[in-house]
Amino acid sequence: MNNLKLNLEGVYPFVSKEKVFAFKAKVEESQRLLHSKTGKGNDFLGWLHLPSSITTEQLNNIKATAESLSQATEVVVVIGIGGSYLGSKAVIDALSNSFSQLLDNGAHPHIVYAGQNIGEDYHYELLQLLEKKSGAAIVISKSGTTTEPALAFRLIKNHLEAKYCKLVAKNRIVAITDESKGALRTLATQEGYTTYVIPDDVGGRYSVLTPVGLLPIAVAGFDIHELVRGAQDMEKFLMDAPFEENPAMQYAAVRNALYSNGKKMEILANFEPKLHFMTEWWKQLYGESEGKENKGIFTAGVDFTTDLHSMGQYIQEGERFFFETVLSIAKTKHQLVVPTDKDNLDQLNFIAGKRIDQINKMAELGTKIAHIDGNVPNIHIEIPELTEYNLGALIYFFEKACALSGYTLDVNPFDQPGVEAYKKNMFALLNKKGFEKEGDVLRKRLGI
Ligand SMILES: O=P(O)(O)OC[C@H]1O[C@](O)(CO)[C@@H](O)[C@@H]1O
Repeated sequence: MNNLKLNLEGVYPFVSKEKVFAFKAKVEESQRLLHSKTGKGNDFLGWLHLPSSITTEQLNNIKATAESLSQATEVVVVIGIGGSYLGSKAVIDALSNSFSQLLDNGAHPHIVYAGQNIGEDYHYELLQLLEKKSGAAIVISKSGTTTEPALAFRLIKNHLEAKYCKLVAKNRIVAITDESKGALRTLATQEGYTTYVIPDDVGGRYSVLTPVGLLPIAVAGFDIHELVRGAQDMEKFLMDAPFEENPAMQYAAVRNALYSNGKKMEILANFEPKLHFMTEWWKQLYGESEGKENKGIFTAGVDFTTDLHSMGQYIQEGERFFFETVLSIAKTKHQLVVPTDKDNLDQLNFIAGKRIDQINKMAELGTKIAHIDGNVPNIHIEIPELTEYNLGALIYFFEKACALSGYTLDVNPFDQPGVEAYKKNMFALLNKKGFEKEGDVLRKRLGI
């Protein structure tokens, strides 16, 4: 069953249906390359059949680890950057109470994140928090060598060992990394941590349905069986559905049609604040997969209606080099009606008696019409409700469509050579061993 609806009516005033469907053959060829594992980056296709290959035992094992990590723990720090944290944060935020950090989460610890920035104050304040609260850590790095999470983990490991002693700290740490390579693997083996493996053939941004995403999501108290079931159903549906009924193939086609028509940027817009990090996850997935060889759609995100009062102006009347994809949620979890006020001093009685979501949906519709009138092509993606099942399906849909879109653009959607440039310079400037020559060149260039 496919719960996800893709509506391209808002695109056709700008790029005709024929032009979109002209990409059908190329997308079908991309799908053939993907399914036969004969395309670029075919050693990174472990994500393709990941949902259907995860066993109930594996999920139960992750759940058991989550439960033991949660014992007598108030805060779990998820340490990772990029694909090593965005997927879990996207799902946890989408499913959590908006104010969960201020509420007692019952048996489930609060989740906080580290390893995704190098802010000194951030880390200082995190250690202060862990001084007051009982803490545990999940450290995630596929390469096991990424500076930001390694740095955060060093600080948190030190802290936990000093607070609880090494033996107790060991049981409060889980590492998720490569099976054999990288500093984190060496460290985890040496220290005897519980570990999970990120399969070699699953890249970071495609790893949310491995323990990378599943363990933090389980710690937060959400149903990983349902998440995976949604992904499994979407995997099966997208495998068999012909182009005309296949939202992943059509999304890949329409993105390429718009790109070849001069639309160089895609803005993912939501009208649900809980989706902010789903957009962040999506931005990495598509931006890192397609932005290479001087090609690719730049991925941006906005949260509406919030950003209608800031970026709304540009979207309506600025340069016309982008299109908009609205990720819409059909049904809210709760119901809330606007009360009537006999004095009507705020002049809001015209919406009295309406559900808040009815107003939000009219904002969504009004925005769609306004942006189309402002010459912004509009793609509409709708899922029924924010549940584990629907999010699992949505994640797999975006992953599959991304791979198809990248192949259609003729790039390798599974590598990211460009991210090494800043790392090389940073290591050279910090005098890391092996980067002495680059350091000399840079210092000369900067005159320092
Ligand atoms: O899990 P790792 O190896 O620490 O990498 C984290 C992130 O860093 C990148 O490798 C980019 O530097 C991303 O592709 C990845 O999601």
